[in-house]
Amino acid sequence: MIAEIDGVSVRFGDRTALDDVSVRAPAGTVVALVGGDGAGKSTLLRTVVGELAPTTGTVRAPRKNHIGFLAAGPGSWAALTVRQNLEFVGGIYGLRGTELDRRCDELIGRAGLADAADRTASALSGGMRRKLGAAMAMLHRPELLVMDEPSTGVDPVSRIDLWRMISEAAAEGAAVLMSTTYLDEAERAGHLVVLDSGRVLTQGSYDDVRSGFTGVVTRSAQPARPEWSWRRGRERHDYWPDERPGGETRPVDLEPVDPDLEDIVISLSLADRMRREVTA
Ligand SMILES: Nc1ncnc2c1ncn2[C@@H]1O[C@H](COP(=O)(O)OP(=O)(O)OP(=O)(O)O)[C@@H](O)[C@H]1O
Repeated sequence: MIAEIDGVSVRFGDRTALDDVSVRAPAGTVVALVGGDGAGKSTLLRTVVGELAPTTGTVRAPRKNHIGFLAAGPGSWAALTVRQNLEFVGGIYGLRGTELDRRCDELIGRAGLADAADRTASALSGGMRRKLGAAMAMLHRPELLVMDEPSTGVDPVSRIDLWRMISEAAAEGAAVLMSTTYLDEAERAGHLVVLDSGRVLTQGSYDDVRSGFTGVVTRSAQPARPEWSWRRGRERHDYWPDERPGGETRPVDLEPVDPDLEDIVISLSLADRMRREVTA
């Protein structure tokens, strides 16, 4: 196991950002953290890389120089060119000469930045800059690659480049721990961790998460119960947990759907919030 987070809680004053979270990141696997704003994704990643200390629980991770970290934000130096950014980071990790040149060329190619290699980072689009940040984080072939929302704000085509870079880093043996708000992308990860309000609602492979999901999701033109409903394209989806709060039964004319990850994450978050409101 490359990294192990065991029973970790992180508190900022009286706010609990992580509550008894356990996650493992094995070599060769992409672990994707998903969850809404404030779920605790960044806090978990920052705890794994040692930027934050857990209030309770333990974190076991490789030493700093065997970790690559793409934090939220641009992740590169604006005044340096693409190649200079990569060469600078490579130098910090002791790469030199042809080895460094070869690795920079390889990652510039994978990131689709060959035509922009001599442009300063400040002159890149947001998506190109994110790909450069990802390339910088993985340049030294870290054992553990930690990325905070690498694809947020990146266009769909560049997201394909980014995802390829991430998959290749995992295929070369890295444990990848990343957060994402794109659930279609998260479905491709080997292991998913669904967070809400600092707690793990479910985790496992996409198949595990799907088979562990209980209750029914339905579709309709109008929400059946507004507090259990959300918009999907032109229609509304409603969640009907097995334990029915208020004892309502599902109207028979509502059509069940095969829930995808977005349905599952929203359903579990709604059920968890309702449960907490009831017990508060
Ligand atoms: N330095 C801090 N001081 C106080 N509270 C914090 C601090 N950092 C995070 N929090 C709180 O901890 C909770 C989790 O935040 P975190 O940034 O980890 O969430 P997130 O899932 O990454 O969401 P987002 O995508 O919006 O950043 C939030 O309620 C946030 O306000």
